[in-house]
Amino acid sequence: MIDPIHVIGGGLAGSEAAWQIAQAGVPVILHEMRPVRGTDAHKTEGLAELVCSNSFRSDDAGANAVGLLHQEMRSLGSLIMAKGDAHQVPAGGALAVDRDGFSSAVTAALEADPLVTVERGEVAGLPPEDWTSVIVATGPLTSPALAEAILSLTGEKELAFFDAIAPIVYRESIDMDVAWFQSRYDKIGPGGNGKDYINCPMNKEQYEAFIDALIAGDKTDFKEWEANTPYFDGCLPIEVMAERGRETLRHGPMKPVGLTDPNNPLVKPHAIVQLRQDNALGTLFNMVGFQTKLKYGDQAKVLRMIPGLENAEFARLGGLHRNTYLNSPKLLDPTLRLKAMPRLRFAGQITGCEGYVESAAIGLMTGRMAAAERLGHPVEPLPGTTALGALINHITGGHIETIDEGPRSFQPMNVNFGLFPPLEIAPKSEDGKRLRGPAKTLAKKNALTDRARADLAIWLANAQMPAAAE
Ligand SMILES: Cc1cc2nc3c(=O)[nH]c(=O)nc-3n(C[C@H](O)[C@H](O)[C@H](O)COP(=O)(O)OP(=O)(O)OC[C@H]3O[C@@H](n4cnc5c(N)ncnc54)[C@H](O)[C@@H]3O)c2cc1C
Repeated sequence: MIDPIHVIGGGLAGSEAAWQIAQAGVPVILHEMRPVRGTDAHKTEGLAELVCSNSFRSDDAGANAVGLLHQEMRSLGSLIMAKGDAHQVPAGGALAVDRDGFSSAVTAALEADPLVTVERGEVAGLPPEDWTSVIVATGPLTSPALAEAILSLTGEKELAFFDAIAPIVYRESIDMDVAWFQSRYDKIGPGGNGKDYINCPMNKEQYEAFIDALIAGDKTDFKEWEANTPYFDGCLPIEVMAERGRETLRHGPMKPVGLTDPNNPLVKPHAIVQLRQDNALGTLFNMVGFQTKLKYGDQAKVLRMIPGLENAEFARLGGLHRNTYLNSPKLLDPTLRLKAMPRLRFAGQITGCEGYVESAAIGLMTGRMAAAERLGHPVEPLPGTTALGALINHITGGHIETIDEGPRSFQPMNVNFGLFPPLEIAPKSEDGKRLRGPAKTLAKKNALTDRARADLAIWLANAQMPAAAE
């Protein structure tokens, strides 16, 4: 008799993890606290409830990172994708689902599986020691008692209850004819080279127009249960800073000191926006100190007023939400085990990914890893060129920890092409010419997804764990 694996949380990640474990032939006990205890966002007792939108986003596996993730999950026998496909509603190029039909189907499939036991009730502390393999998938609204227990293992600084997200920009969309690399006062610091930041200069006129736009911009409201969101020091939204005084930003994240614009070395910029490398691949840069609650449409418009960012493409826009998530790059090993207590694995949004699909994807891989370990199979790492591998790599190590003061730098992120290793050879047109503009962008995306499919196929052919049957 194989000892069961315990999964805590029957959301997107936990449901997928439990399914994968059972498909591998390992018994699993899925602990879901609803309806015994609710959360501030869930409304039903169904497993895999979608708490807000009913969209799994783009289903384009050729040119969209989340579409590729859908495809990879399908090829690994994902329950969430199978039931999402079965309960699809019309939504153009996106995969949107009938939320009740989807959740009921996931619940029924798990309840009908002889290897799955669904236990309703809160796990209100550290799992008992005889639970030798546990997946914690309790999501952004993890119950306070369990969150406290996790905190006792991680330390206060490594488990966040809110995210304060600064926008993240694709490096290649920054105009380096305007912006330049330089660290403030050319400081080398530990691990730097004196040219670690990208700087975008503003003259007085541009700064004043930017402040006006920030103040006028449409902001998102907190939900009632988020109203106590702490604006902790070093983490104020930029529009709140702008409202406190027109010069506040110039003395804060936009201070123009210790930097020289190589295009205009004799004139000191009135203000400077800095961007800092966000991932080891160097493809993503985050806007330092630019956490914001501006609505997405206005946010992109206002940020593109910054010289050098006129054509910026955002891997993620800023936000501030109630969220429970770990400083995973520091705390988790490459197979998502807590280094301080390896019998605990983490999955879903609590690992610092973002979104229904990404949460389910991490649940899928965590379930397979836990089952492989239970069966004595090696836990094969996924190639970082796949969407699943890129996401796991980001969570477990791809993000670069920074030494700056202020909020912790690891922030939740959707899957995006910035997490993939760049292509070794730039794609060319059929007649061998260099591509430009949208044709170049599309060809790159196609080449990245082709590479991912090829690498996943090789991995699957060598994997000891089968692509689970549907
Ligand atoms: C208000 C809100 C709106 C969102 N809107 C969107 C959106 O529109 N699109 C999108 O892609 N993502 C959205 N998200 C993010 C979304 O929550 C996650 O992407 C996804 O649901 C996370 O999956 P998960 O499995 O990690 O957590 P969840 O799906 O939240 O599942 C966690 C489960 O764990 C249970 N649980 C918690 N603590 C315990 C415990 N101690 N014992 C037992 N069970 C426990 C909960 O009841 C829950 O069922 C939203 C999040 C929030 C909070």
